[in-house]
Amino acid sequence: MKTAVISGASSGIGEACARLLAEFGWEVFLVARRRDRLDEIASEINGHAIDLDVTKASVEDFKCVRTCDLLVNCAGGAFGVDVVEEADVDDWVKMYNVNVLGTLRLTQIFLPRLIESQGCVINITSTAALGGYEGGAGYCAAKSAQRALTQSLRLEMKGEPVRITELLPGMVHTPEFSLNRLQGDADRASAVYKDVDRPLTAEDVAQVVLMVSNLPPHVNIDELVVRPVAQRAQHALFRGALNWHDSVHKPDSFLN
Ligand SMILES: NC(=O)C1=CN([C@@H]2O[C@H](COP(=O)(O)OP(=O)(O)OC[C@H]3O[C@@H](n4cnc5c(N)ncnc54)[C@H](OP(=O)(O)O)[C@@H]3O)[C@@H](O)[C@H]2O)C=CC1
Ligand SMILES: O=CCS(=O)(=O)O
Repeated sequence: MKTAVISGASSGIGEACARLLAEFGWEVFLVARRRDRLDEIASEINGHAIDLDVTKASVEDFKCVRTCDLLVNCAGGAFGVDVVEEADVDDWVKMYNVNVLGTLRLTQIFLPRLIESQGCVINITSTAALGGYEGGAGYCAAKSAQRALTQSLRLEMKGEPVRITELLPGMVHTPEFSLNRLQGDADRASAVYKDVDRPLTAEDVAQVVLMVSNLPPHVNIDELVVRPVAQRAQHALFRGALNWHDSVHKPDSFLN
């Protein structure tokens, strides 16, 4: 049985990855801070909960994980939408810590096990890593740094049988991302997705994670941008109905 360690597994994309990988027979270790959420999900998928703050994680925290075939660095997020002129330095520190240093710590901890297993690292950055946008400087900076970490790591791992992938999602409608970014303001958070016809779901991103991790060990996807059809570019978000021919979403995995 292959083993996956997924950070940010208590909600959203990380949770969906944990559920889908478990469905496809992986043993899953779920990492995040909220023990109650982790326990609930872990018990449903026969996985293992490890509650910790990735910005403080150490090797000792993961003694129970003997082998690792896949590390998904998904813990992260955005805090605030302030313009540079008024940015809150504490928000920037929080974003750098979780998105960049959290990824760094878990990667350092698991690299020996991943090399041993000819495994795969998937870092969930964002299309925010591809360029700045108004009110996004702190998040874009953190995701750009996480992207740079991923690119350097891939080069440094030349000569090692380990795959390093950066997955850059565009708009994904998850229950907590925008709420956290907008300090719990539910109206503003739901306005982010207003009239967007089928933003990505966490499950869509999980399908991509499963696809990447299922490729043969010599096949490295360096980077992969995944956006909803309604979002052709960061600033080209279409709000309104799209003329879909299938009125009902087909839930079949594209791997089937
Ligand atoms: N939603 C979107 O539109 C997009 C999201 N992304 C990225 O995808 C990732 C997941 O986002 P999404 O699922 O939407 O958002 P969520 O807010 O649902 O997920 C964030 C996860 O990270 C965990 N987390 C946050 N801080 C820490 C920490 N210090 N230590 C351990 N775990 C932590 C949270 O759990 P807990 O609070 O229990 O610790 C939670 O499980 C993030 O990196 C985000 O930047 C990328 C592109 C688009
Ligand atoms: O990573 C999230 C996508 S966005 O909010 O930066 O567009």
